[in-house]
This record gives sequence, C-alpha cells and structure tokens, in this order.
Amino acid sequence: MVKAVVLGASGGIGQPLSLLCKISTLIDELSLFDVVNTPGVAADLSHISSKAKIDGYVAEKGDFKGEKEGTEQAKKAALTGADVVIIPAGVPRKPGMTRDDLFNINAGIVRDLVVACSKYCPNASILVISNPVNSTVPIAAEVLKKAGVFNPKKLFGVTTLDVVRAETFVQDISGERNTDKVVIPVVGGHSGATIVPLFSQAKPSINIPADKLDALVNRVQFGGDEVVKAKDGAGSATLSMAYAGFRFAESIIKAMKGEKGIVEPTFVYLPGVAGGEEIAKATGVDFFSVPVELGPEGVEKAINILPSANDYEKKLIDEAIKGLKTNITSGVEFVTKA
Ligand SMILES: NC(=O)c1ccc[n+]([C@@H]2O[C@H](COP(=O)([O-])OP(=O)(O)OC[C@H]3O[C@@H](n4cnc5c(N)ncnc54)[C@H](O)[C@@H]3O)[C@@H](O)[C@H]2O)c1
Ligand SMILES: O=C(O)C[C@H](O)C(=O)O
Repeated sequence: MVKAVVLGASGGIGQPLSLLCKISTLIDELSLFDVVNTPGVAADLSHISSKAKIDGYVAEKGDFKGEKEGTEQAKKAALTGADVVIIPAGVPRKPGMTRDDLFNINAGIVRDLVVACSKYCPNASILVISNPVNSTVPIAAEVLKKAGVFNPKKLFGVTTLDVVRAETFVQDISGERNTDKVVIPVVGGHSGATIVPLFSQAKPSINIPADKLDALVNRVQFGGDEVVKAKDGAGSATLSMAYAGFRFAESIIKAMKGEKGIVEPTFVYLPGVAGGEEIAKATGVDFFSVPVELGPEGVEKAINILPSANDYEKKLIDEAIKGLKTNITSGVEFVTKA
C-alpha cells in the first residue's frame, strides 16, 4: 500500500500533479492539502475510476500559518500514514523576478509544512518542489534535524524539470524525438547558473556542435524564465513541472517497491548519503544535485559523476557552486537563526 500526499494541491502544479497521482497504478491512497479549494479538487478527481482512494483537506479560512486547531487537524489527517509527500505549495515567479525573490514568502510556507511532516509522517520521503529549491531543501533539512527525525536519504529537492528540459531541448540538435532513450545528467542546483547539464555524459552520447553548445546550456539553465515570460504574469511552469514531479515521484515509489537500478538526479544533503561525503568535499557544499541510485529506503548512494565532466562543464560547476553557497546558507540560517 502506498500513500502519497500533495501539499499545495489546488495550485497550478498541484492540480495536474494530483491528477497524475490519481491515475497512477502505483498509488493506493492520495491525500490533498491546500489552504484553498482542496475539497473541490478532491471531489472532482474522485470521479475518476482509477484505484487510488482520494481525500482532500483544507486549512481553516484566513489561516496561512497552520497554527489554528482546524488547520493542524487537516494537516494531521492528510499526512498520517504517508509514504511520499510532494510539496508544490508556495508562490510562483512573475516576469522580472528571480527564484530567490520568492524566499520571503515560500521559506515560511515550506518550514511550516515540513514541521507538520516531522510530526505526522516522520518516515515519509519528502519531495520539495517549492522555490527557491536551493534554499527550501536546506530549510526542510534544518526543520527535520530540529525535530530529531532528519533522514537525508528521504529528503529530495526536485530538479527533474531541468533533466526533462535538457532531454527535450537537445532534440533540436540530435533530431531524436524519443526521449525515453536519452539520459542527460543535470547537476548543481535549481536556478540559472546553478543548473549544470552534463551533455558530455549523455547516454547514448550526443555530438553537440561547439557553436551550439552555449545556447543549449543557456536554454536549460534559463528554461524557467522562458515559461515565466510566455505566461506574462500568470505564473511559471506548471504542466511540465507536474509531469517532472510525477516522473520523479514514480521513481521514488518504484524503488520503494523494490525495483532495482533506478537513478535520478536530485538535490540532496550530501554528508548524509552514501557516496555523498566525497562530493561534498570536492564541491565545498553540503547540498548538491547529483544522480542518486534509489532503493526501498530512499537514496542508496550518490554517484560522483563530477570528475567525468569535461573542462567546459567543470567551469560551469565552479560557477554553480558559488551561487549555491549563498542559497544554502540563507536556507539553513532561516531556521537556525530564527
Ligand atoms: N522545482 C521546480 O522545478 C519548480 C518548477 C515550477 C515551479 N516551482 C515552484 O513551485 C511552487 C508552486 O508553483 P505553482 O505554479 O503551482 O503556484 P500556484 O500559486 O499556482 O500554487 C501554489 C499553491 O500552494 C498553495 N499554498 C500556499 N500556501 C500554502 C500552505 N501554507 N499550505 C498549503 N498550500 C499552500 C496555494 O493556495 C496554491 O494553491 C512555486 O514556488 C514555484 O516557483 C518549482
Ligand atoms: O522558473 C520558475 O520560477 C519555475 C521553475 O523553477 C522552473 O524552472 O520552471
């Protein structure tokens, strides 16, 4: 039996992600939580004849801090028994904003939701989508540490959309439309220059002409901005993110059920996972997205792909590390210095 929970389920990502979870054959029970509209979203999805049993819980009116009794009960009901919690709760960007501009609002939202996870489902895998991921994942880690239930093998920053974009944008060069056959690791973080696609490590290998490489890398790094601009004030990527978030959640669940050989890049706390210590030493940061092998208990091992990067990519990795250091410190200090 697998219970999945979506926190922020009524939003632009939350709704299509909940739909994908509802129709997944891997999920038996699905709980939705949001500060608005969850009963309607859950009622709507409940008419789909797929197997997952579905419930929706809403915060008390006017309560955005989760401190009211009714909200706490709603969180408890949604989260109790969860195996996987996916968090797309929070505000998205508008044109002209960076992901870091979302910190002031989203840091508190993620903190409070992870506090609830620490109380009601301390053993669940937690998948953080809310931006800025480079800071919200360190926030989640600190909250879980404070509660004494931090399991680094089960905390994941979802960077799959960067992988999906790399797989998609490279098609313009390779001409290959079947992305299932292409694996392109993306490492670092999830914002601008912290996103580093390693096209040299693509499997099967792809020959990217030198004059096209900069533009391709730049498009992956700033793919989010492309969507923010096109939506023109109506938000950021939601549908592609729901696809990416679901794809990652499915990998987590498949590995949980015993499937072997599942590898996904994800933003993890390196010192807490097998193989992560040497990557933390090499990069000088504790959080970094690297391909990890997944198992029934979450991360089985982090794969140190960084030494295989070519010189061009190594320079990008150095740039990514610089940006990440500030992002990670902001997240950690948001909790430790509160
Ligand atoms: N990791 C990634 O690759 C990635 C990709 C796209 C978007 N995002 C991020 O995901 C987040 C959500 O984006 P969106 O487009 O779905 O936004 P949205 O505004 O459409 O939806 C967010 C939802 O969160 C809910 N919410 C707010 N506070 C909450 C709380 N305390 N508890 C529960 N729910 C709460 C809102 O009511 C809303 O329904 C943003 O921060 C965005 O930047 C991340
Ligand atoms: O760009 C954003 O703000 C949303 C998301 O992080 C993305 O990469 O699409």
